[in-house]
Amino acid sequence: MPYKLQFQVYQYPFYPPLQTRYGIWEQREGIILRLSDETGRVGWGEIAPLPWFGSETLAQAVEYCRQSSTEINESDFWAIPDSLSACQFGFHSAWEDLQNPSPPLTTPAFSALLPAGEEALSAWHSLWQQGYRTFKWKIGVYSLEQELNWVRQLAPMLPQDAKLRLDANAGLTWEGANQWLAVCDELAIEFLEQPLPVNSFDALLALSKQYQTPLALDESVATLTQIKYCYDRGWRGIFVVKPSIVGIPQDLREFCQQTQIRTVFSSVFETPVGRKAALKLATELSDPNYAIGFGVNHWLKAEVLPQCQV
Ligand SMILES: O=C(O)CCC(=O)c1ccccc1C(=O)O
Ligand SMILES: [Mg+2]
Repeated sequence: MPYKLQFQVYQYPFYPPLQTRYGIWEQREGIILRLSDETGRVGWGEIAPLPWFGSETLAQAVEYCRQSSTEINESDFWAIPDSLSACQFGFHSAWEDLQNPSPPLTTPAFSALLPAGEEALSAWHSLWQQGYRTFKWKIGVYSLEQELNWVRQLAPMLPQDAKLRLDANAGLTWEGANQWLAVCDELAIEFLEQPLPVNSFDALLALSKQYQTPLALDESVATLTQIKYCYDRGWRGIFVVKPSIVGIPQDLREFCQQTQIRTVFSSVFETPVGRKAALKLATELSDPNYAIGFGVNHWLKAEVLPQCQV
């Protein structure tokens, strides 16, 4: 039975703009998909590319949607190339939603994304009051000296049962990573995400064996193809999974079940459409010992989110 495809490109601003090692990110752009079948069932999906992480660009995703026929079949969902991993996720999640639209029952706890730099020293407090117990702070944004100084203030001021994880977004040198990890061990940091660039796999593996603080790969494992590559080369630390760019959800389920990898699921600032699909997968597959990185809604204003009406 064929499905009817409709899609709409969206964009919305962050409030405030988001600062990471890659610079300032002002707005999110993506595509909302709507599938329907002849019996009247409807499924929603979202393509939320993250090109600097290695997914396709928005333009490539739009091109793929445009050249798709408005009548598509199940076999088309499986034929989306691995180079379009955000499209794979968007189409498959729309198709899964059409077949079974129920939301996840109980989602794991969320980690709240703090602002980079000194602002984190005050920003955690209202997030704590909102109920967050795990916080993530971006590093590699300011100088090493400044950031080490701030983290030595931040970690001890958090309540006893709070956890703090750090994300370097591939921005440290070998020496910098060693300096950071020595401090992470001292401060009992929950884990350090992607200290070194994607092309430094051997160095990342070596680092992961030298310190108590666990390491998580993120940029290195943006897609399922990359997850498999790093697993085959011996990575047994944490894999950050960003469902929206990982590829086909069913393939990820099968890989996780076969290998029992340790995963921490993470948002890419999807709209509620992509978020629902990502949370469903996170509820099924994320390691229960770690909060998932979906505490990001304080960076968005509900009023500007796109309405799901294609
Ligand atoms: O995972 C989280 O805790 C929050 C989301 C996050 O940090 C993120 C969001 C968009 C793009 C990249 C990243 C990242 O983990 O590097
Ligand atoms: Mg990260």
